[in-house]
Amino acid sequence: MAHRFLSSTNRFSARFAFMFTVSLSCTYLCYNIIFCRSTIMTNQGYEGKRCPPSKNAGGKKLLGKLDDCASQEVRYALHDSAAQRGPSDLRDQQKVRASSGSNWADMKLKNMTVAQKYGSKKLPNALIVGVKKGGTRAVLEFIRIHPDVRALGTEPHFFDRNYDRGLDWYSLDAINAIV
Ligand SMILES: Nc1ncnc2c1ncn2[C@@H]1O[C@H](COP(=O)(O)OS(=O)(=O)O)[C@@H](OP(=O)(O)O)[C@H]1O
Repeated sequence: MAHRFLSSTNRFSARFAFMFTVSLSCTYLCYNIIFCRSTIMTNQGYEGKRCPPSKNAGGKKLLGKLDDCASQEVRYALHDSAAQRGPSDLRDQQKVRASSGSNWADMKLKNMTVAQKYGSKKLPNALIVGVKKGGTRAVLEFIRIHPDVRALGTEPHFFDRNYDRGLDWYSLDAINAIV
C-alpha cells in the first residue's frame, strides 16, 4: 500500500516537473519572440536622427545600422557631388545603373575606406581590447607615440558601461571630452 502511494507520488512529481519545464520553455520562447524584436540600442535620438530601423538582429544590429546610415549618407553625398559636377556625371551614374542593374553609389562605396565612409573623426579606426591589469595602458601609450595616432586619454568604457548612450556619445562626446 505504502509502495503504491510512493510510486503515485513520484509519478505526480515527475509529471509536475515535466509540465513545469514545458511551461518555462514556452515562457522563455514567448519572451524571446516578443522582446528580441526590439532594438539593443535604446537611444531614440540616434535612431531618429541618423537612419531608419534596421532589419538585423542582436549584436549585428549596431553594425548593420552603421552600414545602413553610412550608405545612405554617402549615397546622398555622392549624388549631390555628381549633381554639382554637372549633368554629364549624373548621366554616367544613370548609365552605370542601367547597364549593370546595380547601384552606382554601391560601386563607389565598395572602393571607399572606412575613414572615407564614416569620416576620420567619427568612430575609432582601432580598438584596444584587453582584460583589467593586462597591460592595455602600456599598449596604448606605445601606439600613441606615433604622430598620426589620435587616442583617448582615458578609457571610454563604451561597450561595458556606456553602450546605452549610443553612437552619438561614443563618436562625438567621448572623443571631444578627452582630447
Ligand atoms: N610590459 C609589461 N610587463 C609587465 N607588466 C606590465 C607591462 N606593461 C604594463 N604592465 C603592468 O600592467 C599593469 C597595468 O595594466 P593595465 O594598464 O591593463 O591596467 S588597467 O586595467 O588598464 O588599469 C600594471 O601593473 P601594476 O603596477 O601591478 O598595477 C603595469 O605595471
